[in-house]
Amino acid sequence: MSDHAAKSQPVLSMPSSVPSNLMPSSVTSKRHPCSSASVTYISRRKLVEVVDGLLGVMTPSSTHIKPSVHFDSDGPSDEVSPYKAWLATCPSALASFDRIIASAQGKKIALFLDYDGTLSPIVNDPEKAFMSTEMRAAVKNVSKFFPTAIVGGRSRDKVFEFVQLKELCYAGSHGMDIMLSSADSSKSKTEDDKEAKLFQPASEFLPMIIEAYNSLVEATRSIRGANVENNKFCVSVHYRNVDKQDWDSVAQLVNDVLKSFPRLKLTTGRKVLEVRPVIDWDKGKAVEFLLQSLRLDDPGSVLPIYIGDDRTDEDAFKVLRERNCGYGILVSQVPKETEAFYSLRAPSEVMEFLDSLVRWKDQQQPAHDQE
Ligand SMILES: O=P(O)(O)OC[C@H]1O[C@H](O[C@H]2O[C@H](CO)[C@@H](O)[C@H](O)[C@H]2O)[C@H](O)[C@@H](O)[C@@H]1O
Repeated sequence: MSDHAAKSQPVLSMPSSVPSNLMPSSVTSKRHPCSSASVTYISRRKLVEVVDGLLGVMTPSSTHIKPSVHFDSDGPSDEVSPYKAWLATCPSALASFDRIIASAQGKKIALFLDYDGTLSPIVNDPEKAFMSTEMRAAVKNVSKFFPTAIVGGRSRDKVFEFVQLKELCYAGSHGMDIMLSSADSSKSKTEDDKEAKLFQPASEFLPMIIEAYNSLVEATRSIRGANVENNKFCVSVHYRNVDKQDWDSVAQLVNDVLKSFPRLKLTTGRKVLEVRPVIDWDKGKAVEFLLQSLRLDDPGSVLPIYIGDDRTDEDAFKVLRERNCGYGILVSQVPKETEAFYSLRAPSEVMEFLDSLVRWKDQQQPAHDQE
C-alpha cells in the first residue's frame, strides 16, 4: 500500500455503476467518495519522504515481490480542516446512520469486523490489546441480529482469545485461517466435522512461516523494542516501540531475511511489517469466501458492512465497493485514501455504531427477527 499511499494523486475512481442508494449523501459525482484531490495529506507528505529514502536502501531479490514499506503515522492530525474536508467525502457512519439503514431496508446486514484498532484501541504491547467489556457486549448483542465475523491479522486462536465470543465466525492470519462457526466447531464430534468448517488456503506455508519467524526473531534481536509476532500463517514485525532512528534498520533486516524466502512477501500496517505467503488471498477474498459459505452472497437480500482500520482492510472495502453490495467503514482519526464509503474515528465510535444497529433492530421488530 505504501507505493499507493506515497503517490500524490488519488488512484481510485468511483465505479459508474454504484447504485445511488449506496452512495453517501455527500457524493454527487463519479469521483471516489472517500478520496479527494482537495484534501491536504500533511502527514503523508512526510511519509513519502521516508518511503523514498527507505525504498532506496531496499534491494529485493529478482524472484521476490518488491517490498513496499512506509512507516505509518496513525496519530491525530493537528490540523482540523483536512480531516473535515475528508469527512465530506468519507462521511461519518454515525452521522450517516439513517442513510445506511435506509439501504438495509428489506435486507439482512452481514457484519465483518477487524480486531486491532477497530474493536480494541491500538496499544504499545500487542499482547495487551484487550477489548473492553462494553465492546464485547456490543459485539455479542449485534451478533444476535446479524451474522458477524471477525477478520483479523493475528492468528485465529489469538483473536478468539481476545474476543471470547463463540457465536461469531473467525478469520485469522489476514483471512488465511477461517473457521466458519466457532460455536459449531466446539460441538463437532469428529475431526472431519471440524475440517469441513475450516478453510486454510496457505496451509502448505506453515513450515516456511515457522522458519521465517525464527529467522526474523534472530535478525531483529539486536534492535531494542522490536517485537516479532507469530500469527500462524503470517508474521508481524512490530516497530512501534523501536527508536525512530532504527526504523530503517528494522526494515532492512526484515528485507534481508525475506531474500531467503522468495515465496513470502511484505505488507505494512500500523507500525508493523507483515510477512505473508505470496498467494492471492487477502481479507477481501476472505469476505467473499465467507459471504458465499454463509449463503450471504445475494446482494439483493444482504448488505455486508466491513469495519476496519488498516491497509489490509482496504482489500475488503474494495470487494464490497466492486460488488456494489455493501459498505466499508474505515476507522481513522486522520484523512486517508480509502476504498471505504464511510468512516469512524476510533473504536469508541465503532461501539456506538454497533449499539445503534442493535437499537434500530430492537425498535424495528419485537420478535428480533431479521427480514
Ligand atoms: O488486521 P489487524 O487485525 O488489524 O492486524 C494488524 C496487526 O494488528 C496488531 O498490531 C497492531 O495492534 C497492536 C496492538 O494495539 C499495536 O501494538 C501494533 O502497533 C499494531 O500494528 C497485531 O499485533 C499484528 O500482529 C497485526 O499484524
